[in-house]
Amino acid sequence: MKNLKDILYKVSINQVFGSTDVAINQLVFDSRKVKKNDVFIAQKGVNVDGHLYVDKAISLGATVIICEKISFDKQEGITYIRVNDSNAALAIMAANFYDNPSAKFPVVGVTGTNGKTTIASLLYQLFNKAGYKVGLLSTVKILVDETEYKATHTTPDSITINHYLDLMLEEGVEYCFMEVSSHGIHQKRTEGLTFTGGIFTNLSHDHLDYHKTFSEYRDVKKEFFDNLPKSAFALTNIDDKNGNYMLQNTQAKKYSYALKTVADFKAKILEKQISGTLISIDGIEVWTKLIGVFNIYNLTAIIATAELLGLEKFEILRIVSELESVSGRFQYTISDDGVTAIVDYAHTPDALKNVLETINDIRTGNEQVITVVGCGGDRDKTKRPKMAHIASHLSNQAIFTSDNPRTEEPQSILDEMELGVSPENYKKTLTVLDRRQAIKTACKLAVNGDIILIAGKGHESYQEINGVRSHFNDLEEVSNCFNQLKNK
Ligand SMILES: CC(=O)N[C@H]1[C@@H](OP(=O)(O)OP(=O)(O)OC[C@H]2O[C@@H](n3ccc(=O)[nH]c3=O)[C@H](O)[C@@H]2O)O[C@H](CO)[C@@H](O)[C@@H]1O[C@H](C)C(=O)N[C@@H](C)C(=O)N[C@H](CCC(=O)O)C(=O)O
Ligand SMILES: Nc1ncnc2c1ncn2[C@@H]1O[C@H](COP(=O)(O)OP(=O)(O)OP(=O)(O)O)[C@@H](O)[C@H]1O
Ligand SMILES: N[C@H](CCC[C@H](N)C(=O)O)C(=O)O
Ligand SMILES: [Mg+2]
Repeated sequence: MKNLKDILYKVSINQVFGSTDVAINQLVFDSRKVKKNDVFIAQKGVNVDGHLYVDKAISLGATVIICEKISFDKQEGITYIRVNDSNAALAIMAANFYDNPSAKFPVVGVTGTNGKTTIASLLYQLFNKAGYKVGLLSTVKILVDETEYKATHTTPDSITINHYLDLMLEEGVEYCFMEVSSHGIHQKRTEGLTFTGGIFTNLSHDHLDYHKTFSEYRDVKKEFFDNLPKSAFALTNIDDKNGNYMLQNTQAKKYSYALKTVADFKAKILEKQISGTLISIDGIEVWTKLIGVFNIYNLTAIIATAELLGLEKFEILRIVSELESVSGRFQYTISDDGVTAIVDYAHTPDALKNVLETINDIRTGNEQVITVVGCGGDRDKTKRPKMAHIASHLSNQAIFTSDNPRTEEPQSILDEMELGVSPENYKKTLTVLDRRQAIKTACKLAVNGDIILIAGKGHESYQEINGVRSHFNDLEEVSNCFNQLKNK
């Protein structure tokens, strides 16, 4: 059992009532999960205020309460600690609770609007192929060496992060790559971690429901770099408008990567095909199975990171040519009738534009591009018309459909999307509320040579309607349609 006073190290404390010399069981921020001798951390949430559940937590056995305000009657025998910021306190206590695992092996964080999962997962693959035991914390899954765990967030809460980092150390993992989301930074989920390096991918429109303005969203991302230690490296995409800005106040050692601008790590695209891309990096030609300019940015970041972490250049480039695309990121299948279906997680205007431009770049010209796309409910509404405009403008046919409506009325999301379609593109659009039917419609419309893009859900294996998740996977659906059409 841990002692409370040991895990309070470095926590910014305002007031203490009761003893800090007490044995504690677990740290818990959800009153419903409290057990005997737990520490309950009351967080001001987005929906409710955790401070309302302090008495409930005590009734279930909590003996220590960490809170920002004491707006309730104090109970005998309970230790109350008032802090400035419960989220930050939780993050530091969680790191202390697990004996600061992030300080014991290299942990690299990837942040930016798009490309985090791709970069973190490919770094996992690369270091794995180089013979190391690796850990991954990503949107798609959590990996502790080869053992897989379910991911619920892009960046989990700080207790979960430290729990997995600790498990990684136990299993002899030598490097960990993790995604750092803007929600994660804002809610201080990554505070208290010692990063060996940070990577910035790019910044574009997303999550303006949560962060309200673009500058607030940008500055939250920047905080990650502001907090990196001197010993870390900070690697940025210097071709991105905000690439320099991100590193303005970091103490970490700065490095840049680019395809256009002069940079520490620079790549050039020599040839693009549907099966892959030929690139040149430091005068060495490398073939990669990855497709799209955006993926070459991702790859350049990966090569740079591997070098900064000390891997040998030729070894890195040899492995790069073996890397496989990440689940739900430009994954494709070709039907017996010669129709190509691409499943991609593009769920932001920028990502959708990139994917469609990539498709338009590699197509030969005569085929149709049919895009099936929707926008998530309870998420940034301002991206809806933009994504509809991009899909209709850059495809021959756009089919608007549902993508996790969550608690919203599915049709109203589609109505908001349609507002973005320009009059000249109206005739290229269709609305099919049910995603399964929308994919079927695309398959029926497509003929030999055509390309179907199914965007927004990538690897996801569910559709969430009215809070209920039912099994749904785009790649599975389109493969089924291809088979059904074949058997007709
Ligand atoms: C908007 C958001 O980020 N919400 C996160 C937040 O929840 P919340 O603020 O809504 O919590 P709340 O329901 O208001 O509750 C406040 C506090 O009271 C506690 N509580 C609540 C009820 C109760 O009975 N007892 C109790 O103690 C809760 O445990 C919590 O500590 O804190 C929770 C605990 O850490 C998170 O699970 C939750 O993520 C939700 C599920 C979520 O959907 N988050 C998404 C938006 C997210 O974080 N996404 C990013 C990726 C984005 C990207 O694509 O870049 C991610 O990193 O995954
Ligand atoms: N470097 C990039 N620049 C722009 N778009 C990208 C880039 N990398 C990937 N994409 C596009 O964005 C989609 C999401 O990619 P990925 O899952 O790697 O991003 P992410 O940052 O992890 O997203 P999330 O915020 O959901 O965790 C991909 O399917 C692809 O369409
Ligand atoms: N991490 C992102 C994923 C969005 C994926 C899309 N399919 C949706 O459900 O909106 C989010 O939670 O906003
Ligand atoms: Mg991700």
